[in-house]
Amino acid sequence: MSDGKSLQGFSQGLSKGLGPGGPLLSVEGVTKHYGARLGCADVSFDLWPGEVMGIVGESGSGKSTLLGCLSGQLAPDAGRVLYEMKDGLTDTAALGEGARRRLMRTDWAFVHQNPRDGLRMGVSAGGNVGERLMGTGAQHYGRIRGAALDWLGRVEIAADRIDDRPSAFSGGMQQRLQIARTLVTGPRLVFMDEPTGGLDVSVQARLLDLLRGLVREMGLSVIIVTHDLAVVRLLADRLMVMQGGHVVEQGLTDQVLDDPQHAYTQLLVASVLQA
Ligand SMILES: Nc1ncnc2c1ncn2[C@@H]1O[C@H](COP(=O)(O)OP(=O)(O)OP(=O)(O)O)[C@@H](O)[C@H]1O
Repeated sequence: MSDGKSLQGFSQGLSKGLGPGGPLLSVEGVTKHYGARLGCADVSFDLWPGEVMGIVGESGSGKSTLLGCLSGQLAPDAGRVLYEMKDGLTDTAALGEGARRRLMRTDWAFVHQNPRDGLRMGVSAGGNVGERLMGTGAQHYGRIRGAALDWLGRVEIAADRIDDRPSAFSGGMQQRLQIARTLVTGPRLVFMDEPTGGLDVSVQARLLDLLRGLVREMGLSVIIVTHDLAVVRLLADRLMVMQGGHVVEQGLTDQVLDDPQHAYTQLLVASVLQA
């Protein structure tokens, strides 16, 4: 069965039919265990087009598990992740393999904490960006190279580095290249896992600035996991705070950070203020 057919039959059966104007992603009761250990429990929220949702919490609170479940890399034990497709909100778990791969190549993107997980280290910088475009059907060499050059410029990598391999780049440059590779296809939804983690503070600040500009300019919807409250303060419209696999507080970022209600959030905010 072709991707198109499997998608069509699938969404006829499963879509909620909310159509345009509704959420881009709807998460319902997502729960994941590793044997007896809880990863995340009963997480529900809607993500709206153009919205940036931050997920914060200390190490082991379940952020990566939740991000894995949302992005289709982990199968939840319970709950559903619905994504707005042609025929309405569609259960991503029921997508055929081909349709899921196509979604990951076009509409969705993932920025990994370690750029090596998102780049092909043996391929040139231009090749890394062009390759993702080719995955969406682009074939014209001149146009692909032009788009790669354009994107290198947008992430502040000099044009004369286009034929260099990422292994010759600094950590910050590698992360910017990963972002170029991720965004060149114009995704609607971007998952980010600690995108500024492991970088020097000054490099982080520059990267955050760049990310903020691109997110706003492209009107991206983003789900970003971080343990760094400064990152969500700058990027996220809304915030979810996780502890022990549970969402203990959620709301508008400024509201949550300026007037935290849950004792754990109060502790998180206080620990940053003391640092
Ligand atoms: N592959 C796995 N096998 C067993 N337990 C796991 C596995 N991955 C995560 N866990 C457990 O699930 C819980 C949530 O972990 P998770 O990695 O999602 O937290 P996190 O908030 O992303 O942490 P970090 O910030 O350190 O990445 C933890 O108790 C962790 O030990």
